[in-house]
Amino acid sequence: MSSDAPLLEVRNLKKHYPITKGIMKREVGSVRAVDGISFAVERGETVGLVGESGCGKSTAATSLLRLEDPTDGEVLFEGRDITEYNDKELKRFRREAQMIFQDPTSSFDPRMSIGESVAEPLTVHGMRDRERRRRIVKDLLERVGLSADDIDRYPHEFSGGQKQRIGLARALVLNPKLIVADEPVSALDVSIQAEILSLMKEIQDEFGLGMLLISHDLSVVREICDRVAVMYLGEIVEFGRTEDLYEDPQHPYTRALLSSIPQPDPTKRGNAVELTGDVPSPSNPPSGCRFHTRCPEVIPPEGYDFEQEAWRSVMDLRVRLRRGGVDADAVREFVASETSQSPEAVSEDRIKAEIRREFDIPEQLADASAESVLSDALELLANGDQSEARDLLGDEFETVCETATPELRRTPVGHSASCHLIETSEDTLTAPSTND
Ligand SMILES: Nc1ncnc2c1ncn2[C@@H]1O[C@H](COP(=O)(O)OP(=O)(O)OP(=O)(O)O)[C@@H](O)[C@H]1O
Repeated sequence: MSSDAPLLEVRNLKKHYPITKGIMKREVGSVRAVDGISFAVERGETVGLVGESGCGKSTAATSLLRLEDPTDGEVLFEGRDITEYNDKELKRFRREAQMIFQDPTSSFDPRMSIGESVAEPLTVHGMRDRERRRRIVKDLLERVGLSADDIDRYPHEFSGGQKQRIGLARALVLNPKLIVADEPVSALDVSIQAEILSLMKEIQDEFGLGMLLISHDLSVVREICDRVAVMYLGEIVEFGRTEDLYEDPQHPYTRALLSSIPQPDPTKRGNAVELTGDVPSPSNPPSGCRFHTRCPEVIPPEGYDFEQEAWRSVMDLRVRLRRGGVDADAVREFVASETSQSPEAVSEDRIKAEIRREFDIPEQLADASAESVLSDALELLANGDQSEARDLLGDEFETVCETATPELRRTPVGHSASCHLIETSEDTLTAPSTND
C-alpha cells in the first residue's frame, strides 16, 4: 500500500452488459454502459460525476466498488487493485468504501429502529457489545444533526431529509475512507437539498473523507465538489477543477448542460442551448465523437461555408437517415391531410419543403454548392430513394466529428476535455493524468 497514491484511482474502467438472444443466450451485442473512464479521488476531496440519465454514472459507481465485476480496467484503492483483493481484503474494502443511495426511504427496513439500522454494519463486522454500538450510533446521530434520543424511533417517523441524514450516519459508522453518494439529494425537496449537501461537506471535512458525488444536476455538483468529471454515453468528456470547468467549459456538451441551469443573476444569464435529438443507445454508440449526433457546435464539412445552426439542422437530417430514415410516403400523407388534398396531388416540391421544415433547415442554404448537394438529396428523398440520399449527404458532408474519436486531452486552459474543436486549435496538447 502506498500512502502517496490517490485514495481511489480509476484507470480505463469499462462495464459492458451482454445482449443475448434465444434460448442458447447467444451474445449478439453489448451495452457499453461505462466505456473506458479514468479519474482519481484524493483523500479529503470530493469529485463529482455528472451527466444525463443513462450515461453510466451508477454503473461506474457499482463497478468501482466491485458490487459488480468490471469488464476491463483497473480500480486502485490506496494504490492496490481491488480486483485482486482476497476475501479478507475485500471485507476491509467494504468497510472503508461506503455508498449512499438516492432514495432514503427504501434504504431502511421499516421494522427496524433507526438505531438498529445504523448499527447493523457494526454487528455485521463483529462488534458484539450492544452498549458500545449504541454509544457510537448516538454520537453519529448528533453529528448528522439529529438527536441521540432518536435512536429508538422508526423510519416512518422521519422526513426524507432526516432519513438521508440517518443514511449518512449509517455510511459513517464503520469509519470509512471513501463515500460514493449516488444522487443523494435528488429525491428531496429543493429546500432540503442544500442543507444535506452542506452537511455532507462538513462531515467530509471533519472525517477527512474522499467522496465521489454522482448527480445529473450540475448545480448540486457545483455546491460541494472540488473537481468534476462530465460523462456522456459511457465516457468522460471533460474533467477539471470545479471553478475552471464551470467558468470556462471546454466541451460543447458541458456548455450545453451549464446553459440549462437556472441562473439567478440576470447579468450572467445566457441563452440556454437546446440539445436536439435523443440520447443514442449505449449498445450502438455513434462513431467518432459520441456527442456529434446532438452537438450544437459539430464541425461543418470541409469545403463548404455553412452557418452553424443550418449545419446542425442538416446534420440532424443525416443522423435520421443513418439511424432510422425519412419516409417520403408518410410525409406525402401528412401534407395531404394538412392541406385537404389527395396524396397523389402533393407535389415533390411540397414534400421537399416539408422535410426542410421538419428539420428546421432554411429554405435556401447560404453556400450555393452546399445548397446544390442538399437539393439533390431532398430530390432523391422525395422520390423514395432513401439510401442514395443518405449516401450523398454522408459522403459530401462528412465531418471529422463522425470519422475520428477525440481523445481526452489537456486543453489550453489547463483542464481536460475531448473535442476536435480543441484539438484542431492547439497541436501541443498532452495526455492528462487521472489527477488533472
Ligand atoms: N444490468 C444491466 N443490464 C443491461 N444494461 C444495463 C444494466 N444496468 C444499466 N444498464 C444500461 O447502462 C446504461 C447506463 O445506466 P446507468 O444506470 O449506469 O446510468 P446513469 O447515468 O446512472 O442513469 P440514471 O441516473 O438514470 O440511473 C443505460 O443505458 C442502462 O440502460
